[in-house]
Amino acid sequence: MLGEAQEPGSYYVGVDVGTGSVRAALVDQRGSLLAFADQPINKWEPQFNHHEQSSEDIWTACCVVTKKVVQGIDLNRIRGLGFDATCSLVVLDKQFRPLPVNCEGDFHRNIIMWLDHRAVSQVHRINETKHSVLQYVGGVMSVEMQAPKLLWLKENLRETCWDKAGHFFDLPDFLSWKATGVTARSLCSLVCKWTYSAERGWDDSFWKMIGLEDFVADNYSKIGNQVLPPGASLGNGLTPEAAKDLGLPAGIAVAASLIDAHAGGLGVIGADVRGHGLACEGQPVTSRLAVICGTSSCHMGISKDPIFVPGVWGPYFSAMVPGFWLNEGGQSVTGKLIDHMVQGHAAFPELQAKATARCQSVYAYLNSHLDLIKKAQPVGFLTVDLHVWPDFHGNRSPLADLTLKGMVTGLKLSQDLDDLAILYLATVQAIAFGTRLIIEAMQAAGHSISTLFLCGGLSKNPLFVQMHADITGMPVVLSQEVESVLVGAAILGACASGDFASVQVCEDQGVGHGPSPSETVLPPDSSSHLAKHIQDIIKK
Ligand SMILES: Nc1ncnc2c1ncn2[C@@H]1O[C@H](COP(=O)(O)OP(=O)(O)O)[C@@H](O)[C@H]1O
Ligand SMILES: O=C(CO)[C@H](O)[C@H](O)COP(=O)(O)O
Repeated sequence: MLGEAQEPGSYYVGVDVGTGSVRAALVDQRGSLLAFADQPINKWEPQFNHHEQSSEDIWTACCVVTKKVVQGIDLNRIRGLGFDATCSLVVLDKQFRPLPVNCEGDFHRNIIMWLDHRAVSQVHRINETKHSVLQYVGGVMSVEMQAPKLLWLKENLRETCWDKAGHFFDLPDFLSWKATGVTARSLCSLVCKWTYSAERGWDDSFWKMIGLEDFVADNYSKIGNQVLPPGASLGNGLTPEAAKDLGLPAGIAVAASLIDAHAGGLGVIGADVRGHGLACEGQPVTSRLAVICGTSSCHMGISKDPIFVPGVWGPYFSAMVPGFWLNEGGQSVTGKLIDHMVQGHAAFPELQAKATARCQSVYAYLNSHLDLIKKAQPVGFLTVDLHVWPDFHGNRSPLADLTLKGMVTGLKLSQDLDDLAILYLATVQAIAFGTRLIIEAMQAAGHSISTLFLCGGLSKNPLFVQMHADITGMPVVLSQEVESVLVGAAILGACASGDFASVQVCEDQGVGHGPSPSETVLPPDSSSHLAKHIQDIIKK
């Protein structure tokens, strides 16, 4: 719950920009979601590993969904607005107009998306510097972070983009600028993706060493020299122009934003789980791992002191929960990988037709199909001789190796619906296994995690959730509010409005605004003994 509101009857709006869609929610002071709307957004892949979006397109989608969720309500009760978004790179010129990030010169496509892997040579050279800032990204900078992408722009689009650029924003910061006209960046974005330190600020020597001394020369004005904690109120709030676009009252508080995974983490990590007999009950919040699973999966664990986990991003100070260090493990494609495997199979048209006939999603259909074909054995055992290695887009954590590729072993000539269902299961298991490897790396470095808190699109898939419980051997908590990422965004708006002093933290129970008490808890299925079976395979 959000906690004690100063003003009964207040509303907050949260806007969440994911990879595939924009969502908005109207949330009340108890943290309950009153209205929800979503809208797909465009993505372009002009070349393999180049992924682009349009900031104008995304802003338009934000306006559509926001107008929908406030329809018919008393606008005067809306007190705050918060944004979260993927950590994609937005490029604008000195007059804040979009600049193309592509060789075609298409101005519309001015965002290099987070999953874009064009800057392989650049990140390789950055890692070769062994600069000390790399200690705070797990020892190896990811090609998905901003420094290699900026270097790519300088080296490849000098005249059409780099020389004309006036502003490089992380997408969450672009949205808060668009709403307020304030160019201040969120500590969350700059610390997690741009090498900024909450304690020491920018490191001039890093930017000089990698060939981006331009930023030092102009005192970082293009990438941010005013930094605010997530939830801080920006300027004079919503500008009249943005208010008109969004259908909200001008002047309402707008918060410094969060990356989407961090908003999800904030939305779930403080859940009140009393009465479920979980190992984390009465334990420090540091015993919890938030897993935000959409197109990618992000594994957010916090600690009182910095923990250096090789191959796991961070430690980042105050980037998610104020006063705590954050480690962020991740798998770059999880939802996207499942979609890829299922949609690319020869039996997909048959699956689609059968699912449509039953008015089910393809995943609901596949889950029930697996139940039908499992016979006497637990579902998990259907994959004893079919295995997937899930690093189709490299490995983000804990191997931190972007060159890794995916693999399937145990294929046969048949391509019927049973094969598709089993391949889907093996993919889900491989992803859960990836989560387990990340947890093991975090535990080995000093984390003490006992319970998982899942949210995001994939947490709506019961098989995905159960496999995570079975394979990690840890209970999984799902909050009553499935759109927890949006609750996290609305919490930011509530903080910015001044109705809530800040994100509150209770050390033995988490953040004092977590989802309401009736959580769903999925324990590992001990009857399947899947975790033990996997252990046996590893031993062999
Ligand atoms: N009800 C559902 N059942 C199974 N999978 C789902 C469901 N809803 C969404 N997903 C999966 O979740 C992923 C997208 O999650 P989402 O959180 O919407 O992504 P993003 O934030 O990256 O836009 C997709 O791969 C999709 O297949
Ligand atoms: O790097 C990340 C967070 O730090 C995410 O992977 C990125 O923001 C994409 O999110 P999603 O999978 O929800 O689209």
